[in-house]
Amino acid sequence: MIIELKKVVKTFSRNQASFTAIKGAELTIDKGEFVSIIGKSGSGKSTLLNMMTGIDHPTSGEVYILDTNLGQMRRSELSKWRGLHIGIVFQFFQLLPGLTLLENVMLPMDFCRCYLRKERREKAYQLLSRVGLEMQANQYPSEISGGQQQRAAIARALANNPPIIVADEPTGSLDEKTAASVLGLFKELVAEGKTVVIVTHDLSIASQAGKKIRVVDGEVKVDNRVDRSELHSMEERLEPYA
Ligand SMILES: Nc1ncnc2c1ncn2[C@@H]1O[C@H](COP(=O)(O)OP(=O)(O)OP(=O)(O)O)[C@@H](O)[C@H]1O
Repeated sequence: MIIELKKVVKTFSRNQASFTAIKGAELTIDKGEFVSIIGKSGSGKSTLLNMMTGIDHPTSGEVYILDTNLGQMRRSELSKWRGLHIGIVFQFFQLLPGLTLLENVMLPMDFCRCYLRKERREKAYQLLSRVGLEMQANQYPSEISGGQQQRAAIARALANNPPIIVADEPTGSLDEKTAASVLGLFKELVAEGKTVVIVTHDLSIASQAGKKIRVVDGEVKVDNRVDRSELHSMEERLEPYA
């Protein structure tokens, strides 16, 4: 098991009232699993992801990643630990506009200092070429398409070779064809043994995950009952992009 949540509760204060966004989540994810998280807007998906990455702490309960209890780490320790163990991909890529793609991919390596300085550039090139962007390495994010930016963001998430990749709506701002190619990249990573967790509104993407998690009003349920018929028609739709 690579990720474990035990009785995780997250409560926010709102206008002097409290609101429980995650209600006692119990969850285990194994190494090499491809996991999707679905749920309506406001159901608690991003909050759950933030608990799973240590970006935010639960109000109560425990989160273990690779046998490390995140609640026992100091914030400063945690951000370095996260940089080494979890690669994060966002809907709107969040590449730094003033840096080239190569420099963007080098950033997490610079932050964690896990490779020698001279190795970082070479590794960043390798990662960009892995996602098909070697020719764009010296371009700026504004000079390339959304799909290319997301590929660069995935290369950046892979910079420190983390065992876990977490993505919040990674295809939400991409067209269907580009989304399918980004999904293909995630599948390759799973085939290589990485654990990939994706929050998505897209049922066709969710249905392809080995473990499907549904969040309903803060209740977290493992839900592998995507109908076969539903799945079949989705596969048909995706076939042209396979
Ligand atoms: N920092 C916060 N303070 C107060 N309430 C919050 C905070 N963060 C999230 N919430 C509330 O918790 C609930 C869950 O939010 P969350 O962003 O996790 O939902 P979501 O399922 O990711 O939604 P979406 O699909 O729209 O991104 C929402 O009602 C939201 O308003």
